[in-house]
Amino acid sequence: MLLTLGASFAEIFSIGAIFPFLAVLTNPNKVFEIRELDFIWKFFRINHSSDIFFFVTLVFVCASMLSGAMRILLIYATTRLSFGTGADISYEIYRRTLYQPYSVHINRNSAEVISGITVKASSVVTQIITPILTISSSLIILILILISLLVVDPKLTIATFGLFLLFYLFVARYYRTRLLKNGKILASQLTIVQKSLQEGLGGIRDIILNNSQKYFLSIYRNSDAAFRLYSAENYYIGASPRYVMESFGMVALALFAYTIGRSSSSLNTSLPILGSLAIAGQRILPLLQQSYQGWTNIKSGQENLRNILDLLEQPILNEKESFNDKLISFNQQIELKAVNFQYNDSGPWVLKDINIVIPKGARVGIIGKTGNGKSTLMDLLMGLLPPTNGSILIDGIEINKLNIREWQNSIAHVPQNIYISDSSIAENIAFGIDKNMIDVFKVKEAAKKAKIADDIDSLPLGYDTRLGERGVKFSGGQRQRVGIARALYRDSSIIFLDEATSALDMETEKTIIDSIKDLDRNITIFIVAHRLSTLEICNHVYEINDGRLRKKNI
Ligand SMILES: Nc1ncnc2c1ncn2[C@@H]1O[C@H](COP(=O)(O)OP(=O)(O)OP(=O)(O)O)[C@@H](O)[C@H]1O
Repeated sequence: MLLTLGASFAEIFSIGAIFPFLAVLTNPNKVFEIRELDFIWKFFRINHSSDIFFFVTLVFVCASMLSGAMRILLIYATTRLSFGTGADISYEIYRRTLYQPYSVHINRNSAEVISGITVKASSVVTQIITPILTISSSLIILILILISLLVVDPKLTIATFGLFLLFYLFVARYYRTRLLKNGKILASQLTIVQKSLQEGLGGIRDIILNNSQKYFLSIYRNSDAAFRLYSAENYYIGASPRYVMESFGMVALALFAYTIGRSSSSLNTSLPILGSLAIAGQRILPLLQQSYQGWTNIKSGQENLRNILDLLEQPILNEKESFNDKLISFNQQIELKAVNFQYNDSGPWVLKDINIVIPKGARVGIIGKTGNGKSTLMDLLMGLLPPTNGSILIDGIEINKLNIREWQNSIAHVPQNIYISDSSIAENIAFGIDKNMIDVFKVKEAAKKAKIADDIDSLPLGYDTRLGERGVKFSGGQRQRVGIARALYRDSSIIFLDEATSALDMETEKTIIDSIKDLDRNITIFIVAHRLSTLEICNHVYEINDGRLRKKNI
């Protein structure tokens, strides 16, 4: 704000300096006749008209340079502020997104959030925050210039400025609805562009095999071309009035000069006014244009802003609250009491009336046909999904929003498709831990128990080998064993293996299962498998059939 005011005054000063500058240029001696200015000439010891000329030129040069410097400073400060805010916005969206419960993630497309975090958050900066700052500084400068011009020539100022303003107001009213409509299309197309890229690159193997590049390219082209077309139209609406106004301004100036030329007043008295007006016009027009273009940006970015606000309003549990004191301690048993689950109100019941008690240290096997609810049951036990009705109790205490963090801290999960990041093997085993904080000894121990240590040792870079995006440089079975090593590294007291060994050959599966069997008897293990042989080490085996759980004797 202070900078804006400073820049505004510097601007006025530089415009104000034109008037004496042109007056001295046309009639230097006349300046000495102005009694009020005597003290200046005395202070600087100026006696001759040639000295005055030099003095006024110097003042003019200084004023112009000061004005330029202030504006550079202003633009530096406003861009730093707006882009800094953009960084805060995208971080906050990402933070809130990561803290959303699993049920929120499975019910929406990640493209929505990714486009929000990346492009839309930046658009809010360029389309909303920067324009608001620009409009406010432009308006302050504009008002101050207008005040100083009103002193020079009120009638002419009101007439020309009034015309300029009316023109912009008319254009703004005309384009308002179009800008809003285009803005809505832009926001939705952006999500589709992101989605089509994710889907295309995510399914690249099938795309190559099916030769379906053209299909994915056409989805991309349709949404991307629409996005760019509407962006271009909104940019055109914002930028084009400037050229109409510039032509108008020149015509007005020519008419004014023509009128002066025809009238009896001398050019010497009119030239300073003409010069001041020309320069002021040259400053006023860009300011009006900047304000108008800022307004068009705000209008077309309104839908983006709405999307961003929705993402920023995602509720998150107070982190302090979620890390509450020890509310759950697992020493005896896990109990599922009359648990039922459906993914959504209108969907089928995936789990029906589940009642089981699992003692600590048990090896629990779950089998069942595909699609019968095994993974869903695991997600409920891990607290990723809440039961639709019924409850899950740990030593008699129900899992709820406040104690869930504590429960999940003691869990390790090895899914069917293990997620591998494009970092070193050591980082993948000690997943989510800063590189410098990794306990290398523990990593190697975990790798040994997961029967992957020999494979890693045979690599030239050993534990520093990078695994490529989604672990492409490792086989499915090797990735799975990295996943098991990851679970063991965490020292978890409950391990969930969700078809974790299904990608392995029988022999490797057997060695891994044997090593799992040898794990500490305090560790509780859940194993979901298709093959009964995998569940040999289990002392509790359940079969899930059409959402119902039945104890099975093996
Ligand atoms: N996010 C979801 N939204 C709606 N329905 C779902 C969702 N995830 C799974 N389902 C449905 O819930 C049922 C159980 O799925 P689940 O993945 O638990 O089965 P599963 O026994 O683990 O299968 P598989 O052996 O093939 O992994 C299926 O009918 C499936 O279509």
